Amino acid sequence: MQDLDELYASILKRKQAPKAGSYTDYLFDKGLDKILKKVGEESTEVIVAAKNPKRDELIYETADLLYHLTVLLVEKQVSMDDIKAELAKREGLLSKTQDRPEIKDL
Ligand SMILES: N=c1c2ncn([C@@H]3O[C@H](COP(=O)(O)OP(=O)(O)OP(=O)(O)O)[C@@H](O)[C@H]3O)c2ncn1[C@@H]1O[C@H](COP(=O)(O)O)[C@@H](O)[C@H]1O
Repeated sequence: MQDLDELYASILKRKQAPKAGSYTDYLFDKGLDKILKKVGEESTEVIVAAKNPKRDELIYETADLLYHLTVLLVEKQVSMDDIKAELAKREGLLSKTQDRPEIKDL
C-alpha cells in the first residue's frame, strides 16, 4: 500500500539521487515539457475511462494521473503540504459559505 505522501517521498528521492533505469528519472531528465505532456495525456485517459463502464480502468488511469501530477509537483518544488494547506483553506471557506447561501449560489 502506498499513499500519496509516500509516493511523493519516493519521487523526491529519485530527483535527489537519480537511479539508472528509473522511469521517474527519465521524466526529470526530459524536463518540464515532457512532464506536462504526460499530465495532459493521462488527464485525457482518465476522462475516456470515466466514460467507460469499467471501474478498474478509471482506477488504473487515475493512479497514472496522480503519479504524473506528483512528478510535476516535485519538479516545480510544490510539496504535498502546500496542497493540503490549500485544501484546508477551502474547507474553512466552504463551511462559511454554507452559512451564506448568497455566496454559495455565485
Ligand atoms: N507510481 C508510479 C508509476 N505509475 C506509472 N508509472 C510509469 O509511468 C509510465 C507510463 O506509461 P506510458 O505507457 O504512459 O508511457 P511510456 O510509453 O512508457 O513512456 P513515454 O515515452 O510516454 O514517456 C510507465 O512506464 C509506468 O511504469 C510509474 N512509475 C513509477 N511510479 C512510482 O514512482 C516511484 C519511483 O519509481 P521509479 O520510476 O521506478 O524510480 C515508485 O514509488 C514507483 O512505484
